Amino acid sequence: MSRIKTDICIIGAGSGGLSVAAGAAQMGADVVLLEGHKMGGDCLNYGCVPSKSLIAAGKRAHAMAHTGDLGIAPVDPDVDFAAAKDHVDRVIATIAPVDSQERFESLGVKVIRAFGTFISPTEVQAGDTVIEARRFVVASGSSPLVPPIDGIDGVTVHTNETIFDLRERPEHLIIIGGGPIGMEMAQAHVRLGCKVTVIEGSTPLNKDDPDLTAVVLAQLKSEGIEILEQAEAERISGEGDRITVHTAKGDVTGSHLLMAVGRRVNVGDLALDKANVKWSKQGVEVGRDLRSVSNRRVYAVGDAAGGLQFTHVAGYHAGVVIRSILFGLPSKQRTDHIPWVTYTDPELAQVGLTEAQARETHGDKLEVVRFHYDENDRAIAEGKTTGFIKVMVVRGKPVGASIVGAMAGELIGMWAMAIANEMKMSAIANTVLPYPTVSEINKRAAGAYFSPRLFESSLVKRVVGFVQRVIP
Ligand SMILES: Cc1cc2nc3c(=O)[nH]c(=O)nc-3n(C[C@H](O)[C@H](O)[C@H](O)COP(=O)(O)OP(=O)(O)OC[C@H]3O[C@@H](n4cnc5c(N)ncnc54)[C@H](O)[C@@H]3O)c2cc1C
Ligand SMILES: NC(=O)c1ccc[n+]([C@@H]2O[C@H](COP(=O)([O-])OP(=O)(O)OC[C@H]3O[C@@H](n4cnc5c(N)ncnc54)[C@H](O)[C@@H]3O)[C@@H](O)[C@H]2O)c1
Repeated sequence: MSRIKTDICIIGAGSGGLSVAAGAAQMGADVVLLEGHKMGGDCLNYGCVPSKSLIAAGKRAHAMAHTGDLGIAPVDPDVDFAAAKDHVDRVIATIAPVDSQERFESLGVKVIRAFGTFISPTEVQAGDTVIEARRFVVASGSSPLVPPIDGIDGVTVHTNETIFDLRERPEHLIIIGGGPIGMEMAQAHVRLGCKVTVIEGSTPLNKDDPDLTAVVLAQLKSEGIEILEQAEAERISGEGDRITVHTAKGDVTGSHLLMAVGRRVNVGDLALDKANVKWSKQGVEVGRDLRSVSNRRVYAVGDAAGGLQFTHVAGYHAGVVIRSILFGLPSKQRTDHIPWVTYTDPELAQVGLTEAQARETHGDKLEVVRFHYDENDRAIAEGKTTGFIKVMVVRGKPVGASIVGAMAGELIGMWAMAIANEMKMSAIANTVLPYPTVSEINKRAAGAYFSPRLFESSLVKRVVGFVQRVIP
């Protein structure tokens, strides 16, 4: 058994762990990074990157068949499902060097390719090495949750860890779970020529505003995706390529099954009790400073920290803990300014409070302004007029924004900046944006906030009338 003493030991080389390692090592800390599986974690290998690559293939196929009224004849795309998967693999391979062991070693990080477990409050063992560190960062992420549904052991169940390896096109893909994974994968697969049924136990995409998800769901259904709502998967039967999922709303038989019912946080195998670190199924118990409530040497970032499960959140957490560990400065996470995007077509984007949350929090002080894509000149030119933005405003400041439509994920950035920096609606309204761009939707939404104040105000009219009379 060898021993290493270090400043920081990071457990997990996914989005969160890699961001902490890169930042800390480049600022002079001694860093040991443990990874028991693939460098890059879920996002690179089984999550964001492959899903967005497959979505891109589906989007291209859909565009060929749906050329709209632009004067181009639609064609029936000849989809080579295995070749679409080659595209997915190439994208992963192109990005992988950024997350690689070699790159991190070149930054001065000691990378150990083994699973780590705590053996005391100050030590972790990984393979035959014991690492004693001043600070630990648990960045062990999450894994697909596969619930013990009756009959599940009798059939092949795909998760996000296996679905991207499937090279033959599923004839009929059944997806259990209508969250972001389920809906993104449903649309990618239907566009690549599969029949798709989504079985959702409550309401699909239920973390977003229902006014907006209705637009996405209408599009998904129009593309042929069958969505069973309030239909919990109660039993599974079948064998080979005939799998039946039994629900109170009826049975669905298909050729392949994808489980997308949420995540299980990877905390159970870390022996956290030996380090006096409190944890639950949701993750390591941390305060807003992302430090364990029971062992101040231990921090948690990303999915392991038990909050929002996004790559950009893991990256944000890394900044919070680096500030604390490296500089000893007080550092706390916020969650009110975190955006997220579901990459369906149309995209669904959110930052801050939804309308319902804002109404509950701010009551009568809330004003909601809207603007529709079909009034945006660029969207009209592109034939992408489906969608709208809602901005929740309290005392002149945005507290939330919800967007459904083309490039919603790009548009939400401006509102994320405004909320993060407590900017006023006037900051958006005063910004001159290039014409014609879809981003003008943001400015027009801000304009919608000021229009009634300017155009429907008798005071403004009286002032203008007075000025016109007195100034020669
Ligand atoms: C299909 C899918 C699509 C997604 N799409 C998006 C998206 O578009 N945008 C977005 O923001 N988020 C997306 N996410 C979520 C995103 O992937 C996660 O939030 C993100 O990967 C979390 O990063 P992490 O560092 O916390 O954990 P992970 O990326 O899961 O990394 C944890 C790493 O720790 C390792 N590990 C675990 N235990 C140990 C141990 N004991 N010792 C050593 N190593 C260990 C694991 O092997 C893994 O490599 C998606 C997720 C999925 C499943
Ligand atoms: N674009 C993105 O940023 C993106 C994409 C994919 C995933 N993610 C992240 O990954 C997380 C996990 O995604 P997810 O979609 O797996 O989880 P989720 O928790 O968001 O959705 C799972 C859905 O499955 C349903 N469900 C649970 N048990 C069921 C059953 N027995 N039968 C039928 N339905 C059932 C739930 O009601 C829920 O709607 C997300 O919350 C998100 O943080 C992000």
